[in-house]
Amino acid sequence: MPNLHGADEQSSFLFINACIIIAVSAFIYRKSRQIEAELAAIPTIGWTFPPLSYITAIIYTFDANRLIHEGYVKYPEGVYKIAGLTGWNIFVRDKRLIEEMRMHSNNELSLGDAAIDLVTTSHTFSLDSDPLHNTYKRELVEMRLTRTLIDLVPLAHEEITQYFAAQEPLLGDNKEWATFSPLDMSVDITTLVWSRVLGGLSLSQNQKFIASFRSLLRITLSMPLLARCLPRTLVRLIYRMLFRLKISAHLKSLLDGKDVSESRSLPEGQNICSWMLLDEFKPSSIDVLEMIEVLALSGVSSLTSVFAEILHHLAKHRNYNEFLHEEVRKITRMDGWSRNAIEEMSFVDSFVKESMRRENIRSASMMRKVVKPFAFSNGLQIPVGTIISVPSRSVHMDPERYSRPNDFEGFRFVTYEENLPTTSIQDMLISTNSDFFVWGHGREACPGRFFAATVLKLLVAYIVSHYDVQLPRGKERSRKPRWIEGNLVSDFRSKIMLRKRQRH
Ligand code: HEM
Repeated sequence: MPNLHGADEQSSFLFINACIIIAVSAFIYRKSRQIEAELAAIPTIGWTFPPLSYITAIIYTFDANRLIHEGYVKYPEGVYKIAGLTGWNIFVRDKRLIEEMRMHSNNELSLGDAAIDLVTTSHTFSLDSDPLHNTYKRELVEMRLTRTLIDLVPLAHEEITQYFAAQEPLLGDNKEWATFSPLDMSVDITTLVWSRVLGGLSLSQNQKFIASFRSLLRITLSMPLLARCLPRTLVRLIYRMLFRLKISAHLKSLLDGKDVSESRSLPEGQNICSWMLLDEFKPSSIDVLEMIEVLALSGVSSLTSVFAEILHHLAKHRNYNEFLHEEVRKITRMDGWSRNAIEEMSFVDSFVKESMRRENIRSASMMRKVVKPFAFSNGLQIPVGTIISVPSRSVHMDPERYSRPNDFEGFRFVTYEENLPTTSIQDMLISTNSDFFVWGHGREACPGRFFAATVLKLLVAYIVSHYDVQLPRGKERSRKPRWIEGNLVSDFRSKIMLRKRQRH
């Protein structure tokens, strides 16, 4: 006899599930219509209403630059929106409105909350938006790391020297060119420099840690792709597990405080782990680990992809190398490889800044989630939960802000005073303003930019002093970067060539 009782149970189970699905869909539909109604005053690029807006969202995933730029050109005076897979992306291009965004506090427009939503933007990817952690993280990077740069530059120089010493079999004393992946080179060098800054010599010489961190950095750089294939929460979870598995074991002796007290009085003691462990704030080992994890994600991955892009520019625009070499030679002869020397290098500063302007690693900057009701002074209301940002890539390519923006002009930011090259404060690599957004802008602007800019300049200065760089023959035009949701996907296949510097 058929089990009627079981069939009844099954159909009521199906009925309840169907009701839940209908209720959730109705809620999502009502909510999205409500948000659309609230955003109706903002013009749209692509389709506005579902299901067609999902087509725009899919196009946006792979071709965000084009859509964002279309809005930038079409709505020169204001704000526009584009549908994304997880909600509306609102772009603000008007300088006055950007200033208003800049002036608002983190309690109203939050970078931390935007970062949690946008896990693909690895540079701002935070694992929590706890204000205490955020303040501490900023203090650690902006104040302590920046203040110690004077000690860190020689240590970073040592790590870079050791990296290239290990490449001697390839870059021996001959005229042969050796081929490298700029991204692999960048991953290897930033891993070494960052490990030294993070935990001192013992960490940068710990081969197991170096191998683990390197592989983690590669995963982080593939994050935009991963986050597109898997749900974001899952990506975050996988990443956290991998981090704990790969990294924490190697940091054990540091976190136990053994290496810290021994080296406290040496310049070697100037490292991030020591600062945290000896801090009055007394963070637990888990706190320290979390902070290291966030910094690796929020800064080191950006540093790595930017350096790979700069290497590509050094190879592509090799006519600059001789000028750069000359500047570095003159300055280091006087000041050695010191922080002062790095600061004096105006041509190097400008070259790095132009590379970052020309080859943005992402389309938008100053991403902020509206966490309290927010209105611009022109009356435009932005609902809570919406993410707003600045279309930075388009700003950097705007002919009204930069003459011949498509051209790479390595010394664009250098001016001359009494025939000597210099850079105005506003044009310096570390400056943020409403024409230059690679570091974000305002109170939340990247706190690691002083460190990052110094390391990038040091790397360029080192390379032009020791090596000639060029693109492999026939590859000058073939590079086609891939983008996911406005984030550059790092390309491990791209190549450059180096050889020991020949006398020119
Ligand atoms: C070339 C390399 C880098 C680039 C292009 C970059 C860019 C950025 C940008 C655009 C932001 C958001 C700012 C805003 O929206 O106003 C940011 C935030 C941040 N950056 Fe960087 N950054 C770099 C390197 C670093 C480094 C090396 C560190 C650490 C040592 C670092 C630490 C941070 C932190 C802690 C935040 C705040 C993140 C948060 O609150 O969640 N950055 N960075």
